[in-house]
Amino acid sequence: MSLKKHPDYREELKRLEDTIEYVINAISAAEENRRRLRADTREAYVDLDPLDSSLSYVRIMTNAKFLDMLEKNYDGLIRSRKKPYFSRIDFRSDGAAEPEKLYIGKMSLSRAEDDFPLIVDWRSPIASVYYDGRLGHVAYNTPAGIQGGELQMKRQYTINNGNLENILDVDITTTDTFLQAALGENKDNRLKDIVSTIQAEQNEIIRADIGSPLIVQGAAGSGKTTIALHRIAYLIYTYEETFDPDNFLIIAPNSLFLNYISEVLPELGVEKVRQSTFIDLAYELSGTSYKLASPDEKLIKLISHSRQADSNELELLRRISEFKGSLEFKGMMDRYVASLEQAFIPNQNFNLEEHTIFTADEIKKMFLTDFSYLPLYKRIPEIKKALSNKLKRDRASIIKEVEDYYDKQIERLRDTMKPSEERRAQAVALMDARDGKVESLKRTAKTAVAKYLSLLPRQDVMHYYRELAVNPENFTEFYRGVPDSVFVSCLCKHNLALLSKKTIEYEDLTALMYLKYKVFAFDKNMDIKYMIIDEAQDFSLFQIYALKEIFDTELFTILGDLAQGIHSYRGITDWKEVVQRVFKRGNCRYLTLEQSYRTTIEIMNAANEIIKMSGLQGLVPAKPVVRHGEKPGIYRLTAKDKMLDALEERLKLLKSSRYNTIAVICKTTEECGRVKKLLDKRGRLSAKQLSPDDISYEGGTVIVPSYLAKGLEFDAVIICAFEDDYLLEELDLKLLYVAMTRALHSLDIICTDKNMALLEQMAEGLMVDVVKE
Ligand SMILES: Nc1ncnc2c1ncn2[C@@H]1O[C@H](COP(=O)(O)OP(=O)(O)OP(=O)(O)O)[C@@H](O)[C@H]1O
Repeated sequence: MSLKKHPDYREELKRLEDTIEYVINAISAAEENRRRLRADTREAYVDLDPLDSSLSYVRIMTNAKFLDMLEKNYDGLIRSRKKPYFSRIDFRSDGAAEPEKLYIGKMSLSRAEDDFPLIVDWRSPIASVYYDGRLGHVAYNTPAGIQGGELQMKRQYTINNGNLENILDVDITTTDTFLQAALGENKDNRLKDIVSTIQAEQNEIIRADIGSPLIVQGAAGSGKTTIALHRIAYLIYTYEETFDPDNFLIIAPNSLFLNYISEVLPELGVEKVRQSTFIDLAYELSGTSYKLASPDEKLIKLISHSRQADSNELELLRRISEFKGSLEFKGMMDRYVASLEQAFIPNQNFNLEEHTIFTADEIKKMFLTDFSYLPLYKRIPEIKKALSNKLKRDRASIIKEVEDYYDKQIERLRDTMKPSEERRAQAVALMDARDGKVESLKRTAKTAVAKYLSLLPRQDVMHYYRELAVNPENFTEFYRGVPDSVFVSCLCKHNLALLSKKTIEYEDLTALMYLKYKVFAFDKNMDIKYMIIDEAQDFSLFQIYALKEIFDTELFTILGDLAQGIHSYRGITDWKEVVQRVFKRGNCRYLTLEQSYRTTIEIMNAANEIIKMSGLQGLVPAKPVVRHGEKPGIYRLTAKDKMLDALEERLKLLKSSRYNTIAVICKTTEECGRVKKLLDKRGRLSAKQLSPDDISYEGGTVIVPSYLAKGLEFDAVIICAFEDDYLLEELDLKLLYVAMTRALHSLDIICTDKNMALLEQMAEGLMVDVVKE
C-alpha cells in the first residue's frame, strides 16, 4: 500500500509533525537552560569567597549536575528531531477501558504540562511487547510484577530526516519487512544499532535478569555483539540508580573491533562505558613492563602447520596454552601464593632491644588471620600500623621500667652506703647508665619498625611469576595430581626462554594479572561491576575466572560462538565448563541464538557445510533469515597470474556495484602480504592490508587475515587461497567458516584445486564453479 493511501496517514503525519515540533521546542528550552546555568556558574565563580565559599560552591556543583543531566537529554533530543520514534503499539492493559497508543523511540519524552508520553523509550518495560508480542493477549515484566493486556496493533514507521516515508502494520501473517529491508542494506565500516528490528530471541537476552551471569552461544551473525551493546544500554537505563556507565567494562578482541563497534552505544544515548582489549586491561592491571610476544604468534604457527616440520613442537605449544588457560594452573597459583603467605613473616620477634613487643607468632597470626582479607603486600601497612601502635604504647612502660630499675638501685645505694665520694661516684654511674639506656631505647624505637619491615619481602610481580614458572620443583609442590615431568620440564624451559628476554606470551597475562591481584593488589581501582566479554570462545576458563575474582562480581554477559573458536586450544570447548566451574553452582543462565542475520541463505548454507565437515559435536548450524543472494562462486585455477586476473576482475566488478566494504580474506598474514604485493605490482587496484596494529577500518577494499576478520563484516568477501592450504582439520575449517561468514551479500573463493581440496567434500550445488582449469 502506498504511504498516502494508508487509512491513518493524515493522523500519523500530524502526530509526527507535532512530536517533532515539541522536540524542537524542547531543544530550544534546553539551550536556553544551558545558557542560564552557564551564566549562573560564571557568576558563582566570581562570588567565590575564599573564606566562606560554601554557598557559591553548592551553586556551582548543583549547576554542574543539572548541566550534566541536560547534556545527556540534549543529545537524545537532537537525535530525536530527525527520527523521534520508529514504531507504535496500541496496548490495552487488563482492566483498562481504552488502549494507549504508545510511540516507541530511543528516548522517553513527556509533555511537560500533563505528563502525556510523547515518546516511550525502547528500554521501558512496556516496550518489550513490541519486540516479543504477537497481536492478542500478551504480558510483560514490570518492577511491580507481571502486567497483562491486549496488544491491538503493532505499527512500524520509516522516518528519515523528519519525513514520514512509510507506515507498515504488522499482523500475524506479516513477515518482518522492516527486518528484511535493514538486512538487505549495504554496510559501512561501523556496526549500527538495531532498536527498531530487535527480534524476540534477542530481546530475551537484552532484558535477561541482571542477577545471573549470562552465557550466550550464538551462531555467526546472530547479533551477539550488537545485542551485547543493546543489553548495556538497557541495563544502564533500568538500573540507573545502581550503576554508572563506567561500572561496565566491555572486553573485545582487538582495537580494530573496538573501533568497529564504537558508534552503537553513543547512538543509543550511552557514553562513558569502559572498553578494552584483554591485552590492554591485563597490562594496565598487572603493571608489567615485559614485552608481549605477538599475541597471534602461536595461532599463526598452528595455522601454518603444513609447512612446519616439527609437529611435536606444535603439540607442545598447544599443551602449554591449554595448561596456562586452565583452572588447574589457577589452583597451582593459589597454592603458590599460600606458600608465599606462610613464609612472608620471618621467624623473628619484634623487639625493642631486649624487650619483645610482638612475638613472631603474634605477627604471623595478624598477617595470616586478622588481615587475611587483603593481598599480601597490602597487609604490610597494616602490620606497620600494628607494630608502631604497640611500640608507642610499650615504649613508655619499658622506659619507665628501666628508670624504676635504676632509681631503685640508686635508692638502695643511698640506704646501704654512707655518704662518701665512692657512693656519689656509684650513683652518678647508675644515673648515667639509666640515661644512656633510656636514650638508646628512644633511639632504637625510632627505627625499630622500619628495621623489622625490612625483613619482609620486597619483590615485584615478575619476580614471583618467574620463580613459579621456571622451576620444575614448583610443579611437584603446588600442582595437584601427578605432573607429567617431561611436559613440566619443557614448559619451564619455554617459560625461561621467554622471561629471560623480558618477554611474555598472551597466556601469561592472565596469570600475571591474577598474581598481582592476589599478592599486591592493583595500583588503581577501576570499580567495575558488570563485565561483557565478546568473542568469548577465544577465552580460557582461567581468564574468565580471573576477571570474576579480581572485579569481585558474578555480573557477566559472555557471548561467543564455539564454531568460530580458533583459539580453542586455550581452553573453552564447551560452555558447560564455564557454567559449572567458573560461576556459583546453578547461578548461570545459558541461552542460544541460532538465527543468523548477517548473510544470505546461499552463503550461510555453504558455510554450515564447513562446520558439518569438522564433525565437532554440539555445534548447531546457523539458520539464515529469509534473504536470498547469489551462490558463492569458486574460481579453481592453477596459474598464479590467472588467479590474480580473477581477483582483479571480481574486485573491479564488486567495486563498481553498490558495495561499500569489500574484504579479500586470506588464511595467514603471509598470504595477505603476497596478495597485496601482487596487486600492487600490477598497480590496477589498490587495497589496504589490515594488521593487528591497525586501530580502525575506514571502509573500502582491504586484505585481511581470517583470524583478524573475526567479529567484522563486509558487503562482499573474496577468500584467496593462492598458496596456503586449507586442510580437513578443525582449525582450518573454523578459519574458513569465520572467513565465509563475514560476507553480507557476496562471497567468492579463488584457489587452486589442491589447497581447497576440502571443498570436494561439500554437498553438491551449494557453490557455483565459475572457473575450473
Ligand atoms: N535484529 C536485527 N535487526 C537488524 N540487523 C540485525 C539484527 N540482528 C543482527 N543484525 C545484523 O546482523 C549482523 C551481525 O551482527 P553481529 O555482528 O552483532 O553478530 P555476531 O553474532 O556478533 O557475529 P559474529 O559472531 O559472526 O561476529 C550485523 O550487521 C547486525 O546489524
